[in-house]
Amino acid sequence: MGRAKAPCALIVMGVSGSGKSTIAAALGERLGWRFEDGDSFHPASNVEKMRAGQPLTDEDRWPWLNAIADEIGRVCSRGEQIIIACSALKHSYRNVLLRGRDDVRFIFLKGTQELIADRLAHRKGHFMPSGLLTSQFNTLEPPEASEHVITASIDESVEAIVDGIVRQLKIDGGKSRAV
Ligand SMILES: Nc1ncnc2c1ncn2[C@@H]1O[C@H](COP(=O)(O)OP(=O)(O)O)[C@@H](O)[C@H]1O
Ligand SMILES: O=C(O)[C@H](O)[C@@H](O)[C@H](O)[C@H](O)COP(=O)(O)O
Repeated sequence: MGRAKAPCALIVMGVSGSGKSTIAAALGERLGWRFEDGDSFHPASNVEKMRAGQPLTDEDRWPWLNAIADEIGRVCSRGEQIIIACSALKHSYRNVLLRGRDDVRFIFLKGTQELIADRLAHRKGHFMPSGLLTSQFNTLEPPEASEHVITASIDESVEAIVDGIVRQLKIDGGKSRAV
């Protein structure tokens, strides 16, 4: 089943360490779309909280999600495209990001806690402590089919994951044919 409109924004979602930034950046390169990391929309207080090992609450997350939704609105109204990496863990968070738009699509990066913990143990230079991974999984509400999500398994190479996503999006060189 297709959506009414070609997407102007793709949101690559999943728990910390699932590969959002890596896949979203590679997908941006492939499609020629601008990539933005959702982490850069967090207020400093959120980053400090996570750095200190505390999970964010819904109240911490609303302003962050709204700032990302504002950016999507700006980009789409200019007729441009964007790929954003954003955990978007709960259904209610995804609704805030969407604001009822039908030209935004989610790409869910799905993997086991074991694999992601292993990747986080090797990730360097990031504020997010791997100890928050259990809380991320506890908070995660995997998207349902009705959310028109593309789901990608993360136990493949970055290139293979991006290939699979592009095939499902039916986007070629930044031009969307049908979704
Ligand atoms: N498909 C993959 N195969 C191997 N390593 C990966 C893959 N995707 C991401 N990684 C690595 O896993 C770690 C977490 O990825 P990252 O993009 O930072 O995740 P997130 O943005 O979701 O927190 C990084 O060190 C990254 O290089
Ligand atoms: O909602 C949250 O709890 C955070 O946004 C979190 O999900 C996000 O993942 C962090 O910003 C860490 O950044 P990484 O996802 O890049 O590890």
